[in-house]
Amino acid sequence: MSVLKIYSEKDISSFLRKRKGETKFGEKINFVKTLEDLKNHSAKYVLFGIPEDIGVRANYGIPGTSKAWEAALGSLLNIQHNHLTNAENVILLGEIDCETQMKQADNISKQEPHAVEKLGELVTQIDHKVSEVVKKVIEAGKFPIIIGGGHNNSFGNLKGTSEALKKPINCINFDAHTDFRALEHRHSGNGFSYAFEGEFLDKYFIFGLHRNYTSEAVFNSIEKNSERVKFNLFEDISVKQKQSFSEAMQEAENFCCNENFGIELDMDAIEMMGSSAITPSGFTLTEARKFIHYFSKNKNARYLHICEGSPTAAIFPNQVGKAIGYLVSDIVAH
Ligand SMILES: N=CN[C@@H](CCC(=O)O)C(=O)O
Repeated sequence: MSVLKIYSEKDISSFLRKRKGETKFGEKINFVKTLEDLKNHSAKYVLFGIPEDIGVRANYGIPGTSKAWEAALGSLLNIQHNHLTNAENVILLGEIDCETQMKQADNISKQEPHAVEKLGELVTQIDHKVSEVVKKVIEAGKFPIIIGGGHNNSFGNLKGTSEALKKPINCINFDAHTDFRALEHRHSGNGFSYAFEGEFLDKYFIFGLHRNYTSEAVFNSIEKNSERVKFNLFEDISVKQKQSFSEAMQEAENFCCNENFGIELDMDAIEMMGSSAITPSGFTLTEARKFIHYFSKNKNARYLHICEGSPTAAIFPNQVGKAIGYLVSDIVAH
């Protein structure tokens, strides 16, 4: 089973729009030939994509997240290389090989019996690949920046990081949804509940949860695990203004950032952002950027996952890749 397609300069040449007198980010980014080479490289950040939308389909959602990675590359590789953007500190690893699973998913008709369970089995196969790659990147002492894909991939990120560090890790999730749904077949709505059950996830904070899209059953499950699972509501931060954005970030930081933690950012929390569950009411992209900037500076941060972006769902499709470019540069730039 092919796990990872490792990129070389040749693989990205069609994305690069070179211009005389300027140097683009993609002209200064680094490559490796094998995962083993990561250990000997001085760059801190390891960027890779997960071009799949099987988890979203298995969660009764609209396909399209498989296109976010190429959109991200198209934007990120063409931002300027200058003394601030710091491309030298990034290794462009490549992409999780989702080709076989994506082809098999296309052959599963929505109407056939057990369609979502069959999609869930494919999600499990991708989980293995993601966790294996994340584990190796963390073991090499690097900081993975992962571009999804659906939020199902939170499971592989948490499992891989936890296995590399040999203990469960915490997580902060910027999201309209908990993705703490029932432990049925695997899909984009239960990555965190599966990681919690598997003891890869210790403390979990959902930042800016939308009350309208959280079932009473999920609220009850959070209540039952209140020592380890906590949230604040988008409505309390941005509508009722009970707490400021900064206070909300501090609340999350106090809960889960004193130990190793992962940063998850679901693009469906950003208002009108092209995503599988696009929302007319949510945080601004600038607030998402503040969130990434704030949490990535914490010494216990171990990875960043930006997911659920879907260019085809967007009113302005080319803005999805550009938004991801901003979010990635917020962690990498000086
Ligand atoms: N990762 C997204 N999970 C959401 C999807 C919501 C939607 O498609 O409307 C969830 O399961 O609630």
